[in-house]
Amino acid sequence: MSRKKTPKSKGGSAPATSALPATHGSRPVRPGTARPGPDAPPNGPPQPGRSSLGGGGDFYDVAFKVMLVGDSGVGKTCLLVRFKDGAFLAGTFISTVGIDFRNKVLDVDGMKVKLQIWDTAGQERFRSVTHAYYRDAHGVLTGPLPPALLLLYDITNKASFDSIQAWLTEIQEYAQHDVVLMLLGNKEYGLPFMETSAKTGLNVDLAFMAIAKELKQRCMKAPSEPRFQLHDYVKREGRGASCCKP
Ligand SMILES: Nc1nc2c(ncn2[C@@H]2O[C@H](COP(=O)(O)OP(=O)(O)OP(=O)(O)O)[C@@H](O)[C@H]2O)c(=O)[nH]1
Ligand SMILES: [Mg+2]
Repeated sequence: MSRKKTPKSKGGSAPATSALPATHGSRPVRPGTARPGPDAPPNGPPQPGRSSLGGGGDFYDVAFKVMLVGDSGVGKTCLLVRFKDGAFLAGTFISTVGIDFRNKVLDVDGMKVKLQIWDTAGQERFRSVTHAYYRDAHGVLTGPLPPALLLLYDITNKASFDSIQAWLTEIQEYAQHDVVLMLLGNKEYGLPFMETSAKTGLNVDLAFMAIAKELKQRCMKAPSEPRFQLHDYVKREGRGASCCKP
C-alpha cells in the first residue's frame, strides 16, 4: 500500500465509492472505499473443505471479516499494512477516509482462512460509515459470521486509551452482542515493554528477573562477557511482551 493520496482501494480493485463522506479538514486523508468489489468473499456462507478462488488468486477454504476500529492516529492502517505486507508506513500521517479493506489468507491448522480486514477511519466525522459495517448494514460483508473487531489504542496517547470505554459502548450498540473482540495497545516508547497482572501473576516474575539481570550485569560484567540484552530477553521470555526499538 502506498501512502498516495489518490483514491485507490488497498483491497484490490474495488472502486472508490461516492457514498463516502466528503473530505474536509486540514489533515491529509487516505481515501478508502465502502465496497469490497470483486475481491470480496462470495455471497453466502463459504463452504468449508472446498477450495475457493478468491480475488487476487488466493485459494481459501473459509473467509472471515475483521474490522479495525479505534481513534484516529492509533495506527490501524499501519497495523494492517504491517500484517499484509510486512512493512511499516513511516512518514506523514495520512488519515483514512471512510473505510477500506485488504485480504490475507492464513494457514490455520492446515486450513486456508481468508481474512478480509476492514480498515475504518477513526475520525469522528466518519463514524456513521463505521456503524453501518458493524452489522454489515450494506450487505457487502457476506460470510458465516459478523465481523470480528480489533479495537486499537495507542499506548503513547492517553486520550486514545480513555476513548476505549466510548468505543465499547458504541460496539455494544452497533455490533452483535457476541462479537469477537480484542483490544490492542499499539506503538511503543522504545523501551522493553510487557503487560503484568498482579492478579494472575502474568509476567510478574519476569519483570523483576529481567531488571535483576540487567542490574547485575551493569554492576558485575567482566569486559570480555557479552552484554545482557534486556530487550531481547523480555521479548524472548515474556508473554505479551515486546521489545520495541524506535
Ligand atoms: N512509532 C510508531 N508509530 C506508529 C505505529 N503505528 C502507527 N504509527 C504512526 O502513527 C500515525 C498514524 O498511523 P495510522 O495507521 O495512519 O493511524 P490510523 O489509526 O489508521 O488513523 P485514521 O486513519 O485517522 O483512523 C502514522 O504517522 C504512523 O506512522 C507504531 O506502531 N509505532
Ligand atoms: Mg487509517
